[in-house]
Amino acid sequence: MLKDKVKIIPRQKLEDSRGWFLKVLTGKEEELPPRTGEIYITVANPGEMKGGHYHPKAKEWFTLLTGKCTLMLVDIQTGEKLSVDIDAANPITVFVPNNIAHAFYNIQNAENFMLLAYSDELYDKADTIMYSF
Ligand SMILES: Cc1cn([C@H]2C[C@H](O)[C@@H](COP(=O)(O)OP(=O)(O)O[C@H]3O[C@H](C)C(=O)[C@H](O)[C@H]3O)O2)c(=O)[nH]c1=O
Repeated sequence: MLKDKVKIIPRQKLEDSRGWFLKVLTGKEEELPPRTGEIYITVANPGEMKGGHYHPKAKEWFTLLTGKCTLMLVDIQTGEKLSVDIDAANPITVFVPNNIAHAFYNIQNAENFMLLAYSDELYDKADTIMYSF
């Protein structure tokens, strides 16, 4: 039966005052290859920021799906800074290596932004170090 082949996996949207967060692929789905990462969507309300930290281990790839944001990047080893303005109307994927602090600011007053992310490591709270921008 087809219904026994496909899987419908319940997911949980985590909401807070900044917006919401949804894990799309946890990396623990049993059909995945042995070494995989995870996929999530994070949404920021107008004026809010997502991220604001760096990961000693995880590398991430980010694609803005809707809205606009300013991505602030700091190389925590050298202190070098970079700012990237992103508009979902002109799609790009940004690769952020480990040890690069990253913060996505929703500078718009009216619109949420929706960001899709792939992390090559499964979630580990100890791998997220807050960084003051
Ligand atoms: C990452 C993660 C988070 N959570 C919980 C913890 C919080 O209660 C809530 C939101 O997490 P966080 O504050 O880390 O969410 P964002 O600020 O949107 O950050 C996320 O998006 C930015 C752009 C990043 O760079 C982060 O790596 C990524 O965590 O989900 C979980 O339960 N499981 C998880 O795997």
